[in-house]
Amino acid sequence: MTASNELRVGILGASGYTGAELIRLLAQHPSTRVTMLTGDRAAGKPLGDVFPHLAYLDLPILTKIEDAKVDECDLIFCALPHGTTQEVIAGLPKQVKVVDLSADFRLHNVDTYAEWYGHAHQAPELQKEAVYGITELAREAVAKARLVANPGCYPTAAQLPLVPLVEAGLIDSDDIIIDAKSGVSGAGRAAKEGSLFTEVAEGIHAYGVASHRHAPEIEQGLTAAAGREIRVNFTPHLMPMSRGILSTAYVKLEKGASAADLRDAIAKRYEGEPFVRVLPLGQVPATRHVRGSNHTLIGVVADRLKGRAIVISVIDNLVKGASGQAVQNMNVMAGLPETTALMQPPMFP
Ligand SMILES: NC(=O)C1=CN([C@@H]2O[C@H](COP(=O)(O)OP(=O)(O)OC[C@H]3O[C@@H](n4cnc5c(N)ncnc54)[C@H](OP(=O)(O)O)[C@@H]3O)[C@@H](O)[C@H]2O)C=CC1
Ligand SMILES: CC(=O)N[C@@H](CCC(=O)OP(=O)(O)O)C(=O)O
Repeated sequence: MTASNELRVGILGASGYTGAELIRLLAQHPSTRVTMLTGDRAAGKPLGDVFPHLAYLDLPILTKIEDAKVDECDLIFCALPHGTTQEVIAGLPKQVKVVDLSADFRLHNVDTYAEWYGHAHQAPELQKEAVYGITELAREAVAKARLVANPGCYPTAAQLPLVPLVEAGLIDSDDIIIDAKSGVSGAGRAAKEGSLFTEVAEGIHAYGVASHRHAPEIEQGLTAAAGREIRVNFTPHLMPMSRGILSTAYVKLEKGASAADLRDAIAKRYEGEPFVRVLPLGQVPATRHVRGSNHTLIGVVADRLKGRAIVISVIDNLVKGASGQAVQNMNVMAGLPETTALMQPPMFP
């Protein structure tokens, strides 16, 4: 913090979608000042040239990472593509706190990382100190962390309802099916054939079937909650919408448990949490109920099939699924009120 008690914040990868969303949120933060922004193709430009909706803000010019004044920051958000981040973070000054939005520090086991990401981990020593930060589930560790691995969007949506159920032993942990849908901004702003309007509009398709890298991330969290190895069936789908994730988990109830017990266990786990709300039994949430906000909405429905339940959760992939949770983690790391700059209500319709 500076003498004026402002947290000096830098953003690596500010010219991407999560970077823009960080700046939108930080614009309302009374205790931070953005002092450093980087881009790659956009280096040398004012951010307003890349994102006209942010042009009214007084912000530093985008630079290349090698020219970034990293030692003038108290905390850095790293919003770079996964695979590019480990060496960059390893090279940052040790006194700077880091929230990494990429997948580079999320998997505790570096062999699992290598298996799913196709290359050896470039900073295995640093991996040991990284804290996996679903804030509601790791608040104390996040508060003490220097490096927080901000969770993926699908893993946030899936784990928030499932961790309390696995912890409480209310569902059969060997029979979890997660069917999830995402808006296209989840793929980032860089041009890709699969993100073209003509490839996405007026249709829906599954991708990464039986092979998506978020499966091991979800399994890591559920395994820790269960205290034994958990495997899940996880299938993501791309939706013709810009933002939002809807995750539907099909679960088998343990003997004696009801859908109402599941609903109550999740509600109890998140009692008093400002960003997680559980709907009355039988009500279902929609992505439009959380759009633009840091909220998670969870609904539980008793299945028509005896002994089964359906658990639906929604988040905005760019907010609770990325930049909102990153700011929430920053607030906790800096000892600031956790909800600062994050209380904007969802945009509806
Ligand atoms: N989008 C989402 O919903 C979520 C994303 N994430 C993760 O957050 C990170 C950022 O995602 P997102 O903002 O969507 O991605 P974008 O593709 O929109 O942005 C990537 C940013 O990184 C910069 N960049 C790209 N390549 C390099 C490079 N080789 N060296 C330096 N800078 C580079 C880009 O600069 P420029 O554009 O100027 O070339 C841009 O600023 C990713 O790791 C992503 O997986 C996590 C959760 C959700
Ligand atoms: C729609 C879409 O493409 N989504 C991305 C996930 C975005 C995200 O949360 O994740 P990472 O930080 O792990 O990249 C994907 O499926 O790879």
